[in-house]
Amino acid sequence: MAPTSVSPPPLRPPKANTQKYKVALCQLLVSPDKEENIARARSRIEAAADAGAMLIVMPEIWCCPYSMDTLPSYAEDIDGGASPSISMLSEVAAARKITIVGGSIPEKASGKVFNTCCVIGPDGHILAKHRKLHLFEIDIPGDIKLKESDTFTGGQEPTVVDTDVGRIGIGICHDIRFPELAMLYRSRGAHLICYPSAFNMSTGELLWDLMQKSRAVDNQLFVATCSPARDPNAKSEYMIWGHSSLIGPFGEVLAAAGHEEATVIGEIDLSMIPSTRENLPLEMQSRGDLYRFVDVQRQRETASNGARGVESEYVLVNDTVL
Ligand SMILES: NC(=O)CC(=O)C(=O)O
Repeated sequence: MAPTSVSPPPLRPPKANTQKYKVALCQLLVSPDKEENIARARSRIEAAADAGAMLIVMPEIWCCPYSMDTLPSYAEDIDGGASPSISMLSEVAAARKITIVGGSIPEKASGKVFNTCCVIGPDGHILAKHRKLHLFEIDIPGDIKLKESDTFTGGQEPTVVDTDVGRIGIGICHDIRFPELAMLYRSRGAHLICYPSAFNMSTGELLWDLMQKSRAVDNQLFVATCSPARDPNAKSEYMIWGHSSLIGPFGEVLAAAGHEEATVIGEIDLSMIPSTRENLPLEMQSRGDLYRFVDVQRQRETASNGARGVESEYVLVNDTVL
């Protein structure tokens, strides 16, 4: 029986229904008018589906401006079925038979506001809901100051979801700064991590490319980011960086936008994951005798299910529990 004091071993990515497909990153220009944003998003998604995209990724906070003062007034009750933004995504996903990683919108629930991403399948149903785990906080005197926790409550669960286009891990923007979350998704067999984001001018230039490539290369999987477009005329002090991108498992840039409104389409070929891992066998070389990654949630589940009951689900690496 696997000891419960260590993490269950990593899962191999499962076989996806589709091995090669187009993914569209819809870098939307966002205005204070929610109806306008929803209509704009709909037509961008429809155009991307017409161009052959099977997966659409939307930006962080696309139904209203990313402004802490006004965000709560745009919040929608997703579980209560009062969410025009998510209803639109469900309608389009079902009409076009596509998968949508729905960026994020302010969600109201239990008297709180969350920064929430819904993943929607080709039948229009919500497959998963991710609430931003790490809330962004920055204070660079004379430059930028922002504290998301004054507005949002943080989520409690990492999100990995099986879709028609593979197993996807979800993070929202600042979540990308925590390599442990990406490692956890890799160890749960994700092919792709999607980070709907809204980086700003101060952090964007220095860190945006670096972090998405790092998450992809460290974990040898695909990373997709999608940001709102920069609006040079916006009254907000928070200027969006843009540059939505698709990164491959070797850190290669497969598609990238500039800062203006655009839909960029890239191709994901899932066979690149095993080939990269064969070419550069990091997992085999990992020194589990010196350091250890612990997925607390899976460890707890393993303990409560009884390790033997779930063991068959795990693929042992070199017959050892790492
Ligand atoms: N919205 C964010 O979480 C912003 C962020 O992380 C940044 O660096 O900018």
